[in-house]
Amino acid sequence: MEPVLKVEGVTKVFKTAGKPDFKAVDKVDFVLYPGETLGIVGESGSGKSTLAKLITRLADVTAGSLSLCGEDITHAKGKKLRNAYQNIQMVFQNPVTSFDPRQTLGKGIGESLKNRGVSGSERKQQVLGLLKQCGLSEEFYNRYPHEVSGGQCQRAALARALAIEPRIVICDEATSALDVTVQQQILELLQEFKEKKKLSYLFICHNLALVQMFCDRVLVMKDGKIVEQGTPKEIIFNPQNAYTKMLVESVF
Ligand SMILES: Nc1ncnc2c1ncn2[C@@H]1O[C@H](COP(=O)(O)OP(=O)(O)OP(=O)(O)O)[C@@H](O)[C@H]1O
Repeated sequence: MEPVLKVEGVTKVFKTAGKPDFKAVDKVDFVLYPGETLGIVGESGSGKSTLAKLITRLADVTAGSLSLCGEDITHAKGKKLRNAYQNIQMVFQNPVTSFDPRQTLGKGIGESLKNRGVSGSERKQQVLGLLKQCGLSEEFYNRYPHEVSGGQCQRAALARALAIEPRIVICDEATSALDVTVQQQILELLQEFKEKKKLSYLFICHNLALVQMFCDRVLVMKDGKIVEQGTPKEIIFNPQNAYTKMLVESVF
């Protein structure tokens, strides 16, 4: 099976005046297959979010290459980059701040459809359909981000991510700010979409218990490097690397 995402030797060095260069991501290699959920775990500062930013091209790699659906996007710009963005979407930890506070959820979710030239009435119908799929009634269309709960806002963020029918959704601590029951509901929704829409997920998460429940495979990151990878069962019950062992012991 062809991977939807191929990350090869990806490295990011931050240069700050007056300070030594800092390697936040160091020669990372992995592939993501269609319909797969790949967890990325590691302590704070291990480079998980930087890696996500490189993959979504919010930051440029210092070295290495990125291939999305068979196409090299390492240095993609302009139209090629916009096309790549149609295959990949992100859902962040804090859904409220990920929406423009001056825009209704309906407008925010419809933004990418508007950019694709979908007309006003058609766009509204599609957004209402997306809200429904994410368990939100029509009334949420006209609500502002500060007028809904964190869980409802995360459902809306998911609707926005799904609007352009991506192949990959990167969830960066997407359920971390939610309480346990709401977290469970969002995970169930993600699982439902994974099956229905054949999505692949990169699931960046601190919580190994969630990773165990939700992921097919896990990468463990430390100091910008992948130190171990395997199924959640392998990582949790038979960790090989000393750092992974410590990570597991600190949770279970
Ligand atoms: N723009 C930047 N300039 C300099 N250093 C940066 C920059 N962005 C991130 N870093 C550093 O790179 C390292 C990795 O950060 P990153 O946010 O990727 O970690 P993380 O694993 O996602 O952490 P967390 O789980 O806390 O979100 C950190 O030491 C961070 O301070």
